[in-house]
Amino acid sequence: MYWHELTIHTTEESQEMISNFLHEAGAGGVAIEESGTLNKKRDTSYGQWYEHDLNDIPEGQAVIQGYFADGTDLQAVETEVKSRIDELSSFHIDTGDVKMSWRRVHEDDWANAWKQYFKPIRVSERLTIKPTWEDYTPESEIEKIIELDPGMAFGTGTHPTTSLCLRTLETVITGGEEVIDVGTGSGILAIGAMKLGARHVLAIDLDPVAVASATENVSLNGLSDQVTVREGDLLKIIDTQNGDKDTGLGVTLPVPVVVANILAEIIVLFIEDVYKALQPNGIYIASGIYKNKEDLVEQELIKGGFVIEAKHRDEDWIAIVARKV
Ligand SMILES: C[S@@+](CC[C@H](N)C(=O)[O-])C[C@H]1O[C@@H](n2cnc3c(N)ncnc32)[C@H](O)[C@@H]1O
Repeated sequence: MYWHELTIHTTEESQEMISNFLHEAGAGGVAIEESGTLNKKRDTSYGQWYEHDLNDIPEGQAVIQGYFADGTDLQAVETEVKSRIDELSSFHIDTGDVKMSWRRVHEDDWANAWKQYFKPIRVSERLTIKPTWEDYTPESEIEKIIELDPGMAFGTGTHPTTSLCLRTLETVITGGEEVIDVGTGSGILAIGAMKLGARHVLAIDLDPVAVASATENVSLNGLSDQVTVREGDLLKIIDTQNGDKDTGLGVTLPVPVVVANILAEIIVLFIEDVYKALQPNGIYIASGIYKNKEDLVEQELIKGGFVIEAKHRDEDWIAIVARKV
């Protein structure tokens, strides 16, 4: 079987959004080639893999490939993706000098090819992400395994924002917390929070593909009773307006922890709702923040009634730990 590969050259900043557009345009798979800073040394201390040499891709740039089945209206896909990329500028997202090109490829070239690169990743001392098709034996008693088949949803842990967020969760979860994970993707953060000792996680995503993937991964980890996955836009599926109450979705408001690994432009849209959903002194982990949006998110969080407790970085991405006061 043949597929059509759409390659898009863009910026590191807009890679997540554009890969979402490809999914939404019907791609049967999306690959993001690693981007970063020229000559930067990468952390391989936990055996992380990197498919491409950073020096192949200019600083701040990314290459995204979407795969479309034979018979797809390629012109319609290209027009839709182009117009959505153009819209990003209204969010002040720099997409750079976008270049698009098509190539016809044999299925074997890509369908499972990426799996050979997705190996167990030791994110931290306590968390390891293990692809379901790989064998892996934990190296220590405290090491917890996140079983994952990301399929088409975002969140393999190879993206810096995901591993950064997992490491940040590790500094926040002490045991017994109820957590809301906004933009759950593959469900990786929800599963990570549970492995770290949370009591229950409500995992929300706008994208039905993500909801299906998260549901499957939650089940693979035997956590279907402890993680509730729901399709929804930000926090709109819960009523944050009134005080204490059972949401009927496994968590009771207000909760002690909310985590969101979404782009900065989206993070700032629902700070008020997160504030209402959190207990006094509750923690909001806001991640997915590219370095040039750090000040914006920080100021909006402070304006929204939070104090900044900590900031964690990985490559050019930042996770902010904010406490409700
Ligand atoms: C960068 S991915 C993060 C996935 C995963 N949590 C991780 O850390 O790897 C962002 C996710 O947010 C979801 N998303 C984007 N906008 C959203 C919204 N308004 N409401 C809920 N989810 C949203 C996307 O569908 C995507 O799955």
